[in-house]
Amino acid sequence: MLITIEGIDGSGKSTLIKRLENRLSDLNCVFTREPGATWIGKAVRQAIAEETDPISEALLFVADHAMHLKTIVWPALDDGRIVISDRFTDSRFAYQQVTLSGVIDDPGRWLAALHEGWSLTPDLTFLLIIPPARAIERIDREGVLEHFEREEVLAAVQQVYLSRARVEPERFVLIDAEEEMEEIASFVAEEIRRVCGSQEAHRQP
Ligand SMILES: Nc1ncnc2c1ncn2[C@@H]1O[C@H](COP(=O)(O)OP(=O)(O)OP(=O)(O)O)[C@@H](O)[C@H]1O
Ligand SMILES: Cc1cn([C@H]2C[C@H](O)[C@@H](COP(=O)(O)O)O2)c(=O)[nH]c1=O
Repeated sequence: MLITIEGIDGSGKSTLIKRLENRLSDLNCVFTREPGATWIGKAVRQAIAEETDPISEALLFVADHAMHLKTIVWPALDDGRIVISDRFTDSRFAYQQVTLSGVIDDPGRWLAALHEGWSLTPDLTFLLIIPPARAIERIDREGVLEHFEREEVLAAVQQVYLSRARVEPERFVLIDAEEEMEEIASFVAEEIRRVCGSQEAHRQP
């Protein structure tokens, strides 16, 4: 089973993942992230820092995704493990839809074509929703802002996330990211146990 945690910068994804690592330790989940820790992930970070060309930046995110699938996600799923990823393909659709707008025609169609035939859709996606100004306040406390981390950019990105969630309501669970983190983590952990439990039950003869 593949579970993803999505949301704009500063919405609390990494904090939530850390809590889930403790709360779900008995499930032997594989916790992972995009952009990842591979050399492509490092190139992605450089592309973000230099902010030179949104097309090459988008292609690097896709390359990082391919490497992530091959080295971590597919092997873990093949072993029957639960994979929980901090960001996945929805991040590409949300952020690159915004950064490529006005750069190429129909970024959504271009991104869909780039993923066609080899990528996979998560079984379940938790989407953390937060007012962009609040997210910027949280990030600001931590130091230098990346080029995505501007209120108008994050507002546009969050709108794309929400429109994706409207199209696939059975996959997305929307979370109010301004709630206490303990409450968010309890709810998400319970949902994961419920969904994984019901999958196990289906598998039994
Ligand atoms: N529910 C919450 N209530 C209050 N503060 C929070 C909450 N969730 C996260 N924070 C704080 O907000 C800041 C950003 O959180 P975090 O790094 O987890 O966000 P993120 O979504 O992973 O960001 P990025 O995508 O930029 O890596 C951190 O200082 C964290 O402690
Ligand atoms: C996977 C992915 C990420 N991004 C953006 C979103 C963030 O601003 C940065 C780095 O991610 P992190 O969670 O802060 O480590 O990259 C993107 O634009 N497209 C993607 O596919």
